[in-house]
Amino acid sequence: MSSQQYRSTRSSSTSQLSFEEAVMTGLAPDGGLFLPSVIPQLPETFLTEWKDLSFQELAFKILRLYINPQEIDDAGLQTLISKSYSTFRSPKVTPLHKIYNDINILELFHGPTYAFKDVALQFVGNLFEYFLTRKNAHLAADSKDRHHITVVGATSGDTGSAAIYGLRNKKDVSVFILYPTGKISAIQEEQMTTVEDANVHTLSVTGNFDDCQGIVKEIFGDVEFNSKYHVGAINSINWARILAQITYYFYSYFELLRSSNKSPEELKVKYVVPSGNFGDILAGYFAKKMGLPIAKLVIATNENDILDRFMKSGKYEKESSEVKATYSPAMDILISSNFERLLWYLVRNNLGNDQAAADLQAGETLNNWMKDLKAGKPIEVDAKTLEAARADFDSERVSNSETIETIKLVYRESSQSYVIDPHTAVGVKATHLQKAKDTESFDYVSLSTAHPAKFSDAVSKALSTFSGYNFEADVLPAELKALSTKEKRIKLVPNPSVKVVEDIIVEELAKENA
Ligand SMILES: Cc1ncc(COP(=O)(O)O)c(C=O)c1O
Ligand SMILES: N[C@@H](CCOP(=O)(O)O)C(=O)O
Repeated sequence: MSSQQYRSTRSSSTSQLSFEEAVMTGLAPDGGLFLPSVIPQLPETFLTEWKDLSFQELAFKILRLYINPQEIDDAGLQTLISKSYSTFRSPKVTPLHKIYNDINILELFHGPTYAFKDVALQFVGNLFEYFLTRKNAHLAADSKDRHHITVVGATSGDTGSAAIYGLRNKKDVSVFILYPTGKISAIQEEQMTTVEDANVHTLSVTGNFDDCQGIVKEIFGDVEFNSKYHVGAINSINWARILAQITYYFYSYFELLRSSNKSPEELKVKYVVPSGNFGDILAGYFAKKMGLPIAKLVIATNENDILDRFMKSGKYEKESSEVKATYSPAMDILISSNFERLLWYLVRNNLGNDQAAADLQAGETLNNWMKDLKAGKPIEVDAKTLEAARADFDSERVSNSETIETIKLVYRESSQSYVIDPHTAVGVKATHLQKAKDTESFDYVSLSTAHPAKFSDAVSKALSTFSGYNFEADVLPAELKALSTKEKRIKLVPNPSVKVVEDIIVEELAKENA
């Protein structure tokens, strides 16, 4: 069964959108996130027929279930996939690396910007280009009527550079990335601000990531601005981001199945995911709900632990208005955007068998909840809903000191002095915490979301006292090292507001077109 139509989490109307509409619109006009109301199910034979497929072949099988062939035909989809993953440094795209007998690191950082975001954003960049090329096919290259999109995104460091590398120099696209001044690593800032393409604009905004994300969401909600400048999303509010990430859950499952010599009945896998905006782990939820036999998805949070608190109490609320600065800054988030998508499924699945009526009711509930949350009130789910969440998820909270200790531990204990970044360390520590609680044995896949070179401060804090450790020689890739010599283009936004950012966008677009 496949579902190739999309609706908003906050909609109480029956209308649905095509894949192209959902991707190009980004955020629904009602402020909700697009999702397929029915999650497609895997063919019964998938365990035998898919187990030896390459990453690209698996991506095709999975994406095909969510994208109507009338929107993108097989040849078009195959080209998009092969182009998107040809930029990766590993032929496996997302290889597994065993650090202990039962703990495997899923290396997601072999793309152009050394972060897991590349897996989705290389694809999203090519997808935008595909749709725009088709829309503008009948127009001359300099026609004023060409459809153009203005991508506006927020980043705590990694999404920004991955989006820029996915979209740089693409025709009919301009990209504006907001990041919190002083709250991203030096390399992340260099990656974003040294790109010379005229369609790329980086705004360094006073505030934190949630402030940047808030401004971006409000720009989407500004109907007049949006209809004039066609705002597009590269954050994980864009459905295509989640979709493209589903593949690595399948690919790693099959790699583990092959290497473990276990049968599918014997292999019990837990995926542990360092989480912030809840996009990465949500892709795992889709994989599980499609039918991939994942035993549990474990949410690993740092000290910004709204998700861990929800799993323990059923209450989703900000603990304070201040985000804590941690060694894993890409996860320094107070509110996780994509959690709204999970809540929608949890609510909807509790509403009985009349699917259409349940869709409408879930939209209404989510709309009310999100209004409450915006007004500072918590969301509190009932026992049945919490039980449904716990059937698929568990969670662990990892402190700053545990993060540093885990980088040390893995370096000391792994065979090749394996260096992990602080976000990955949150995942590995959470894996150990899970393992200590588990009463039966599992295989664990701990997602490695960034290359350690991107977070040199935390990595060097952990490892600088080890004899033989040399960051520049052993960790820092030459490509990233070279960035420090390049000129940076930064636009400071000291007093940010929706109006200030929109004015900058209009001004910069005028310069691009001059
Ligand atoms: C390095 C890194 N790890 C983990 C995360 C958290 O992922 P998600 O926001 O999808 O939960 C992010 C940011 O999104 C990140 O950049
Ligand atoms: N950690 C992210 C924050 C943005 O999250 P996204 O997945 O919704 O784009 C980052 O690195 O920017």
